[in-house]
Amino acid sequence: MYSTTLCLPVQGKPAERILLGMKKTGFGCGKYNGFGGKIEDGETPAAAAVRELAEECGLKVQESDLEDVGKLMFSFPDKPELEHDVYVYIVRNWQGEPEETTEMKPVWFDVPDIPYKEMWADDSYWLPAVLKGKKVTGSVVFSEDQEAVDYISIRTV
Ligand SMILES: CNc1ncnc2c1ncn2[C@@H]1O[C@H](COP(=O)(O)OP(=O)(O)OP(=O)(O)O)[C@@H](O)[C@H]1O
Repeated sequence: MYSTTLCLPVQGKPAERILLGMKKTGFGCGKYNGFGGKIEDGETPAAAAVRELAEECGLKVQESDLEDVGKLMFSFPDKPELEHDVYVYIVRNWQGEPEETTEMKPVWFDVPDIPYKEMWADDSYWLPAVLKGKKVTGSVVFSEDQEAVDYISIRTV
């Protein structure tokens, strides 16, 4: 079990546009997602979120720019080593311009055009609520192909 962060840069409140990245390597390769990754030993979730956002798309934020919008747990009964949780943040203020990196190609989407079919299957269950200003907590169990959602429980606050 490991912990990760996921940062979602948005414009507008409620959100009108979102920056997603096409992941080019590793877990989730070929999918659009927010920016984030594993929290390192001794690192806080907020520090990891700031670091990963800069590493993956070049946007610089302060920890005070992170809006905590929830926590989710992902489990994969057929691959227990993939089990992880994710601290999800929205950011509305940053410095710099999105740039393509070896890990991610950033693309802006209008919220009605978010490409859910090219994203993790859980995203369509909770991202719309987050973009409307809600906080989410919950857990997702993936099927044996690690792609489809077998069970999902999301609570919005
Ligand atoms: C299963 N359903 C999922 N739905 C939505 N988002 C998911 C996710 N599963 C993982 N994520 C996110 O994907 C990012 C990369 O994670 P991950 O590849 O593990 O991290 P990191 O970049 O450090 O490692 P690699 O160098 O690629 O191995 C990280 O933000 C993580 O929260």
